[in-house]
Amino acid sequence: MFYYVLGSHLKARGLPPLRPIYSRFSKTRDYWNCSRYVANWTHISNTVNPVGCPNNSGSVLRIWNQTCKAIRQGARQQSRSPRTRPGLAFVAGPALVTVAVKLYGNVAHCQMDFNNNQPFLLEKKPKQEPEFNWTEFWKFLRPQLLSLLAAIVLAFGTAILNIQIPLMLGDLVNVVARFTREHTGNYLNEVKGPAMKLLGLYGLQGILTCGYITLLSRVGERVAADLRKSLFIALLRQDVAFFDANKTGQLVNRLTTDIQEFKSSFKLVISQGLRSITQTAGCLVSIYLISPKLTGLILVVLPTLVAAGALIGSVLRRLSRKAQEQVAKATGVADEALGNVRTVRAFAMEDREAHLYSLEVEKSSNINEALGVGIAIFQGLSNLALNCIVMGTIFAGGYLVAGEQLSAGDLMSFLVASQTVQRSMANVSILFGQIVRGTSAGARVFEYMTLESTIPLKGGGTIPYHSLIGHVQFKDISFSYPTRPGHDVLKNFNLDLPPCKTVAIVGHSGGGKSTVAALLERFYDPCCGVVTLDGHDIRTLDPSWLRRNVIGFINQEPVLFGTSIMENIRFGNPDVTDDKVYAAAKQANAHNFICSFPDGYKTVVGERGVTLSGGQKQRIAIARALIKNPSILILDEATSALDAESERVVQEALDRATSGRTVLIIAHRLSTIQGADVICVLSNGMVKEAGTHTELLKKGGLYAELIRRQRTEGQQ
Ligand SMILES: Nc1ncnc2c1ncn2[C@@H]1O[C@H](COP(=O)(O)OP(=O)(O)OP(=O)(O)O)[C@@H](O)[C@H]1O
Repeated sequence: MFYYVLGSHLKARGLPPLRPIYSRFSKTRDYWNCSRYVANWTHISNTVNPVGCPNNSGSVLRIWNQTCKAIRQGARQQSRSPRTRPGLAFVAGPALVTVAVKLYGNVAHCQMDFNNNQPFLLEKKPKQEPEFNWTEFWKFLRPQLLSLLAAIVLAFGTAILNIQIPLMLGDLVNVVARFTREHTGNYLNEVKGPAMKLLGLYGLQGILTCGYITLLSRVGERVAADLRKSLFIALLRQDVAFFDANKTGQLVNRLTTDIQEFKSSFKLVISQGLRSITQTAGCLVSIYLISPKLTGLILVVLPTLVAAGALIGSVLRRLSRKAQEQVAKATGVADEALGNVRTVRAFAMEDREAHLYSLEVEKSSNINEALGVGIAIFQGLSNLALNCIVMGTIFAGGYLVAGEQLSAGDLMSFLVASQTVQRSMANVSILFGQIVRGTSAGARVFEYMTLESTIPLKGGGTIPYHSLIGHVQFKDISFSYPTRPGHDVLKNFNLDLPPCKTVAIVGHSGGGKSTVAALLERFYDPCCGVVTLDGHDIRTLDPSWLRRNVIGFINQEPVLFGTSIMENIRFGNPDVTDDKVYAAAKQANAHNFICSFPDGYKTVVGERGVTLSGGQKQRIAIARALIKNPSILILDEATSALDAESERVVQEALDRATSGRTVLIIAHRLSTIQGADVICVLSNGMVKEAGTHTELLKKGGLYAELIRRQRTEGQQ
């Protein structure tokens, strides 16, 4: 097939047909090039990635062009000595490696920029890449050290065998050659000994290959799974300010693509690096001593091998797709948790989310391990098959080389040894690029793992339930967001939330109302001043306890998780019974509409609750907040996104939910807060007015102005 395709290509380019060139090479004993191309093509089939590695297409094109170029040269320079060519390979090899490293380095650099979403061609000063953290890497590698060492020993053994095999082949061919020269004795009996030795060597090589790839795959998968879990936990631990500054997609990318890239590079560097360097050094020594002949027969068997490879490859590709789907599933869980980090934080559910993610990662790790075993078997078998081809060539070639002056054994040894050198050198060049890509991906992974949050998730005091009153005070608070340091949102802000009273904050949009709620939730700490709960600075209290047990938070656009209604309500308190869930749903005016669904509480709400109406989502969010029986309830514009009917139903639920609790209402629509015990008007980051609705109206200040404006807007 190769012969046919190459012939057509030469014809199309107006070059002489292949057969005369080949025969001229043969006549002049200058078919080193031809055998080299055959070896290259054999190498491609040998290194075909069963799951479709893009590098292979590059290799095919490269070797195709090399083949055509060299055949053209061969046609012009038939008289060149075959023994000068390996010398050229010595000179060209390192140069090619250098070029390859540069090219791969550039490719990796472009990819890094792309991952950072930076316009890398226009960017004058690209963002500094983080350094690779070897200490952190060692922490993950240490538990897998035994498997890794075993893999290294097996890979080393494979490399040693690869150096031995050409020499053993030479011995075998010498027996063949002697028989063809002398025609004495029984041919089969004589070749049996060395052939069996060689077969044993091939078998051992196959087993070692299978062994080290399986072990490396296990090490890679386990390190990658541990990295994913740790990075995810590290990300969930970060301050809310960290998520203000980083895009969720980029964070998820570190969990998926970067770890994948790092894992692949790690496996490749260990397996191929060790093997290639050992083989190159060993085979380079012997390659000068021998010369090649008789390789055309390989082409007869090659199509069958390619067909078998394609068959196994398709099975492995299916497995690979499954593995990718599972990785995407795990990414989906991570994406949702990180995208909804405020909700997770408000309910102190970091541990549960980490657990859910761990389960998905475990599944993906198992599929990938199975894929690794499949690839290992594939590579072991293909190695065995290719080596058998070489053996077959020697048997047939024995008859053909009889009578020639050149030792047939040396010829065969050179063929295999040169093939090994080429393969190893090609691998080394690929390897350098892989190291660049792998370490930069690893550096991005470790960067966030070592990042400490300023507000810890857990730790600090708690107030016993029976003595918790729910008295909140904001004292002389000044605050600006970490992402906008110069912009003061609150200045000398003071506010008192008496126990079991409802305090409403009103004011212009962007005045800092939601910021007050964020400070109470301890999403951020104030720059100056202090927030107290029953006289305790909340910075001394356990943030997890505060969010999980004390504060219930309902905002304008409640975010639900893509599971059942039951699980969504239980997010507020995973330990409660079903009856408590029903009671909370009834209190939130949600029970009736939930029961009207065919699946009732088992109804899956879709991603972020997309299958529910705004009012329904809001009532489930109220039930979710109520189920933890919070002492303090924050309602951040909880009804502002609803129509009149939904607002009435939700308001009814809220009125019920707020009784007996300290309530902070952040409101746009002033009609909803007229019954509040205290209304504060926030302007320029300070409380400008405070009092009841009637008192503030009488005063005729900012509040009266807001009411007047809203009435006018309502009439228009
Ligand atoms: N995460 C953030 N990072 C930086 N700045 C922020 C952040 N959140 C809000 N801001 C800014 O802080 C200021 C106050 O925002 P806040 O959301 O507290 O206002 P608000 O009174 O609740 O507004 P609205 O009534 O429109 O919801 C605004 O200028 C806003 O742009």
